[in-house]
Amino acid sequence: KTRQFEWRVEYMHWSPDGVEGVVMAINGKFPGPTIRARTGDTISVELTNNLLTEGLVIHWHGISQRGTPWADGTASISQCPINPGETFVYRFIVDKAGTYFYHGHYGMQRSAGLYGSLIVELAKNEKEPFHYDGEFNLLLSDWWHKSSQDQQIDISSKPFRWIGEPQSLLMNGRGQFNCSLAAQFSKSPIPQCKLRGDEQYAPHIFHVHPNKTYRLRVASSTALSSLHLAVGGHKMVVVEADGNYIQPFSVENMDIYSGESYSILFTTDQDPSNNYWISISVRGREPKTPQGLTILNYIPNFASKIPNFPPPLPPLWNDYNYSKSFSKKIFGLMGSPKPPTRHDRRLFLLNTQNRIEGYTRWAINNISLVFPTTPYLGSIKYGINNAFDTKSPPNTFSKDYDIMKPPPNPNSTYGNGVYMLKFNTTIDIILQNANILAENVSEIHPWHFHGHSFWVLGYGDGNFTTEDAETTLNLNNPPLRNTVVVFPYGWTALRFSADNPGVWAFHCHIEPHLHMGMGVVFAEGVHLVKNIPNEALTCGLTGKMFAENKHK
Ligand SMILES: O=C1O[C@H]([C@@H](O)CO)C(O)=C1O
Repeated sequence: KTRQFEWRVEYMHWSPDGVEGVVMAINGKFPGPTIRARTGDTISVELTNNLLTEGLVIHWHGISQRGTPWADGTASISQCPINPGETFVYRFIVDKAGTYFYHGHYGMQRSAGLYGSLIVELAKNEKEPFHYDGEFNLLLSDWWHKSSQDQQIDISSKPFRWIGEPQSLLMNGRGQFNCSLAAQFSKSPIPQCKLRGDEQYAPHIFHVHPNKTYRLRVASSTALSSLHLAVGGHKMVVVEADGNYIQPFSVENMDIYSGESYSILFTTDQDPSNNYWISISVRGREPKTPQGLTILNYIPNFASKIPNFPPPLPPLWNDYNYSKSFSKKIFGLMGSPKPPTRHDRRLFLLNTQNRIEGYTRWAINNISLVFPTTPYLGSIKYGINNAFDTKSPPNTFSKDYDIMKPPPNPNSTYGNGVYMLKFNTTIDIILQNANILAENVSEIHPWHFHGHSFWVLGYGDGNFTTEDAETTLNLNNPPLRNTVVVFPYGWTALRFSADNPGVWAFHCHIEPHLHMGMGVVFAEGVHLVKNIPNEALTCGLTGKMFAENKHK
């Protein structure tokens, strides 16, 4: 079945948290419309750019784009940005059931609010390996009162200006800045929100019946924040991660990093005369942002009935052991695909914070990613060899690098080289975290891979060692994911099959960090890619190539 959509993207005035600003809207909606489809369906989105002066692309986060790498929606990689006034058709198959989302992938358009949910249900004849009576979508994001353009200029300026922590956290695009739903429990003086429910910033309330089981599909589109999620008083059973079934496990609360998605099941087995909090809080960075809140409404209570106990208290923001213990509970569901037992190539990717000519940048093995004008997919496919650095970026970094210290020489270089992967080989990646420019700080980075799921083979503290390589990697039941966190001063090991012809970004999903160069590009089997629509490539050197052919 083909599911057809016509979308126009434009800025509109909106109050996501009660303070008016501008958001990027799709067909006048913020967040954008939810797409629901079934496995095997074709999605066709005719996307018109109604922005006045900016290009546009949309990435379908978690969708493999097998056979349609030009529809991945990454500017400079899979396509040219869609110009104002122009329409581009994204047509692709959703081949795996799961909880996904979509978002802008040009400039800081995700920070501007360009995102929405994408839910792929099982085909009609298939059954989930768990039961539930109803389901909800919860799309999480963080929100700044400064515009995304201002933020983009700040981080690209000399001297560097950091965007700081968000003003509010949004659940399905809604948060409260000048008032709180839980004012009566707050230590700081903040007024109680008095809402009719039709305000743009009124919380999206979840209505449930007692003694039922619900599936909560959660995805995080945050620009910066790692989040901690709790459903007050309710246990949750985690059953899906990034569109992959996992071995179900039960927790009181959980972490979710930008770019991740989960399904959790909870049973409404609490006192039915009360309502309950659903809360999100910032983790891993010193929180300066109030908890995001909404209400789990037990029918037939009034939806406006404030729970008679305070919102869930998150663990300390820097209690990384707490976060690690959650990540380490995630295993692939028994019977799900296992990783190949051997790797053909192993890349060690060290991330550092650096300076280039006075600009603050992030680098991977001392190269800070900048995007070329011609999309890689086109320049590689058509053998245009002056479109980007043809020298491969380094496979590893110096064994002497002390990850516990700021870089001894913070200088770095810009680069746009590509890791060329031999088609159908097995690749390991060891993501190695390190200290930033300031002493005694190392930050969380959630890494997202386009076009693939990978197996998460393990996490560790300090430097990845040969002993880790031999003994600590889990080849037995690692979870498949498309996004994984690297903890401060730690490493994360993953494995994937380079079996999806195309060019694929692998990057930190923190939007300002990607902008500051924290990513790499992989290409595999590009010669096998057929029928790239010309409309994807009418810019840069591919655009020139088309123009010259026309005139001959
Ligand atoms: O990229 C970043 O820059 C700031 C800080 O390191 C320098 O101001 C920060 O917290 C980041 O995550």
